[in-house]
Amino acid sequence: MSLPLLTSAPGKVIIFGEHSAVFNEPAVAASVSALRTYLLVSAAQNPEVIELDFPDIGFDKQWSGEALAAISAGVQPEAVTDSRELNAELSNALESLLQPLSGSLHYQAAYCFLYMYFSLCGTRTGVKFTVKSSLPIGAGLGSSASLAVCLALALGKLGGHLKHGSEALTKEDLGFVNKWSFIGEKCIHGTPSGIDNMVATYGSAVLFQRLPSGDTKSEQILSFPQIPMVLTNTRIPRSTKVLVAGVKDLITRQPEIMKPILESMGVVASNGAQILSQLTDANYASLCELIRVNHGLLVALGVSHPGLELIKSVGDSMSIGHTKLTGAGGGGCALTLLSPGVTPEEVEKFKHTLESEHNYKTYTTGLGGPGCGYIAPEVVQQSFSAIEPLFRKDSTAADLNKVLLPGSGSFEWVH
Ligand SMILES: Nc1ncnc2c1ncn2[C@@H]1O[C@H](COP(=O)(O)OP(=O)(O)OP(=O)(O)O)[C@@H](O)[C@H]1O
Ligand SMILES: C[C@@](O)(CCO)CC(=O)[O-]
Ligand SMILES: [Mg+2]
Repeated sequence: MSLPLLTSAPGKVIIFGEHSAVFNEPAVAASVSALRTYLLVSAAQNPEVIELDFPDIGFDKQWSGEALAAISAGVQPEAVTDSRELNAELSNALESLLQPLSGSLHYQAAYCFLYMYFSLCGTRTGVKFTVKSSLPIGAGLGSSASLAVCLALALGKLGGHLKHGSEALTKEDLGFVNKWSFIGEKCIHGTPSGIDNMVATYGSAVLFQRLPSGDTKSEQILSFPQIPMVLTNTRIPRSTKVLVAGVKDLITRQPEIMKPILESMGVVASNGAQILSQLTDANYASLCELIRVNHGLLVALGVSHPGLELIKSVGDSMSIGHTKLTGAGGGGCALTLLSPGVTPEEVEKFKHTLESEHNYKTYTTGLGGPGCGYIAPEVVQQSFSAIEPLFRKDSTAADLNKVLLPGSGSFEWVH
């Protein structure tokens, strides 16, 4: 596969069922059309290394061909072809490269990259991977899954597992990306349900369920409505891995209490999906009620945060709508479903209060829209001098979207 390559995938909003999704309950999520991750794969200046340049998290790292070869010498090639569970042999072998990064955001990103790189491309050198995202990182909007999906698509092409040309992605291609991005998510947070990478792969909106067998069941919600909402980022950092582990621990300590809560969350998600597929003025109040109940159940799981409760409290006291944390919680983002009849001025006042008094950031983005995609290699080649500066540290989300956003940017994306 010749370079350069450019891939992209969206973030997501979980409407119902975060955390309970990990325990095989149904959940509903939609992609966020204007918040995406972009991956540029280009020739490295030094042909003897692979290089990661992840300016969003201040991470720039090179590994030599010898370091890669030493890892692969200890791992059986067939060990990495099982793409449902992480292979302990490969994970252990990678530890020598990852250990210096332990305890930082860099560790998770590097683990995800290296695991997928060894599995799909072996020890090839001379390649540089640069990632920029218009999503907030580690804030509940699926930044990790969108990164894993960008990598799965690019590495699938680079390693010769997916076609090299500029044909539309087939059902099989998307299945490959979904499967390998799930593995990438495993590196980042241990026991993902798979909902985030599924939405980042396929886009649109889904009713998703992980089954006890490890398979997943999903149904696209084709007529997903543009529900009026405000998305707010508290900017409080948190880690999905830590939060998911905390919930597991709570369930182990209090199974009789927590299991019914998870089941209840599953019913909220199934009923919510039904309402969303036929949303009317008449059933909108029920949707709002389910949002409120889902948040309450997440509070019981211990994954809210005073900073998230503040959004709910401001929204409730202004009678703006119904607020629920979204994603793993513990900080990060909440969504507020607006009440009928709320005026644009009232919404502005709500956003202004959160931004100016609490230094939060609010987002406006449509829901649904395309999943992963790539720009035809010859187009990336021709426009490389215009594209490459967008991947530098100082380029903003607005710069990225202006040029690269599928549908409205300067390039045609293949999906
Ligand atoms: N643009 C990026 N550049 C580099 N690393 C990234 C990027 N986006 C995500 N990551 C990796 O993903 C990690 C964040 O993943 P995490 O699952 O904790 O949060 P999230 O995916 O944003 O939220 P949630 O899982 O709740 O939706 C970061 O620590 C980093 O390792
Ligand atoms: C917390 C969680 O349910 C959603 C994170 O966006 C984890 C997962 O489903 O993988
Ligand atoms: Mg994540």
